[in-house]
Amino acid sequence: MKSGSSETKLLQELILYAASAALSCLVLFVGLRQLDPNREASKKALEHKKEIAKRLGRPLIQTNPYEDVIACDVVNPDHIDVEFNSIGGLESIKQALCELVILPMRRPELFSHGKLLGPQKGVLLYGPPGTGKTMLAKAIAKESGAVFINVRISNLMSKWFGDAQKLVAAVFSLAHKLQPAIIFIDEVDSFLGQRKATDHEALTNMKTEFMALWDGFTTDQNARVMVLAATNRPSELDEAILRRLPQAFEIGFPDRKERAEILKVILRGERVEDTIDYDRIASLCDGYTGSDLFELCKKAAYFPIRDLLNDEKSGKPSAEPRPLSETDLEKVIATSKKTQVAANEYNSLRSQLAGLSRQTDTDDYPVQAAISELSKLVVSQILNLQAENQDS
Ligand SMILES: Nc1ncnc2c1ncn2[C@@H]1O[C@H](COP(=O)(O)OP(=O)(O)OP(=O)(O)O)[C@@H](O)[C@H]1O
Repeated sequence: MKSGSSETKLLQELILYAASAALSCLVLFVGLRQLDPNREASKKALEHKKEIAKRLGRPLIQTNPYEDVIACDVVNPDHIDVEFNSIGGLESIKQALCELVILPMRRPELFSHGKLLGPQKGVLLYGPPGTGKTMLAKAIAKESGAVFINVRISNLMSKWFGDAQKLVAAVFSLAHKLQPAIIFIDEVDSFLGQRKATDHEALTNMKTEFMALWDGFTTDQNARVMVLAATNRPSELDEAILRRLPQAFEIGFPDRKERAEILKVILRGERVEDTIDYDRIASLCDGYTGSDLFELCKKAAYFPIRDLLNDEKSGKPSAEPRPLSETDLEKVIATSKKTQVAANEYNSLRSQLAGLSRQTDTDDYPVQAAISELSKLVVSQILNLQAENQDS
C-alpha cells in the first residue's frame, strides 16, 4: 500500500517536472521570438516572397534571411505601370535601350553566339533631377519582363542585419534566382561614389563586395541580370564604377518638341479640351523638366475644380468640372515662371560662387570681399524675385 502511494507521488512529480519543463520551453521560445529584432521584417519578407512567387507564377524559391530582406524591394514587371509609351520624348535613347537591354533579356538565344554579342551588364542613366531616369528604369524592367530589384542603400545599411556585405551578396544571389532581373540603384553616387578617407569601413567593404559580385555576373554570359544605375552627379562616381557601366545615357533637359510630347503623355486620358496647342505651351516652358511639366499639369487641373465651386456658390451648379483648357496651363506658367527663373539664377550664381571660392586663396581679403558682395547680391536677388512672385 505504501509502495503504491510512493509510485503515484513519483508519477505526479514526473508529470509536474515535464509540465514545467514544457512551459519553460514555451516561455523561452515565445520570449526569443518576441526579442528577435528581425522577426517583423522576416515575416513581412516571407509574405512578400510568397506573393512574388505567386505573381511570377514560379515556385517559392529557397532563400536565406538576407535574401528575404531584399525580396521586399522586388517589383514584379507586370505590376509596373510605366511603359516606354508613358515616357514623352527621349526617342533615340528608348531605341538604343531596346536594342542593348530589352532584346537580350527577351531573346537571349540571339545573343548567345560568338564573343561580339552579349547582354549588357551595366547601364548608367545620368542627368538633372526630374528628367525621367527612374521612369526609364521601370519601363525597361516592364518591357523586358525582368523583375526589378530597387536597391535601397538604407536597407543595405540596416543595423538589425548588421552585416551589410551579406545583404549586398543577397542582392545578386536573389537576382540570379529570379532572373531575368534588373538591379536598380538610384542615386548611385551616394553608394558607389569616389572613395574618401572619411568613408566608414562598412561602406568601403560593401562597395568592394558589390564590385566583386558584379564582375562575377559580367563574366557569366548566361546570367540575365544587369545593373541599372541612375545619378544626377556622374562626375562623383568612382572610376572603377564607370568602367563597369560602359553604356551611359544622358537624360538631359527636354527640348521644345520633347516638352510637347511629354505634355501630351501626361494629359493622355485626362479631360482636356481638344484645342490645346501643345507646341505653343511647350514653347512657354523653356528649362522645364518632365517633372516640372507634371507639376504644371497638376496645378492647372485645379482651375476647373475652382470654377465648379464658384459656380455652385453663385447658384449655377454643374454636374462635373469642365475640361482642362490651354488658358489653365498658361495661368500656371505665368505665375510659376518667376520661381523657375529664381531657381535657375540661384543655381548659376551659386556655382559661380563655388568656383570662385575653390580658385581663391582664402587669405586673400579683396577676393573674400568680392565673394561676400556676390553672396549678398544672390540673396537680395532671390528675395526680390520671391517678393515679386508673391505680389503677382
Ligand atoms: N519624359 C517624361 N515623360 C513623362 N513624364 C515624365 C518624364 N520625365 C519626368 N516625368 C514625370 O516626372 C516624374 C519624376 O520623374 P523621375 O522620377 O523619373 O525623374 P528622375 O530623373 O529619376 O529624377 P531624380 O533624379 O530626382 O530621381 C515622373 O513620375 C513623371 O511624372
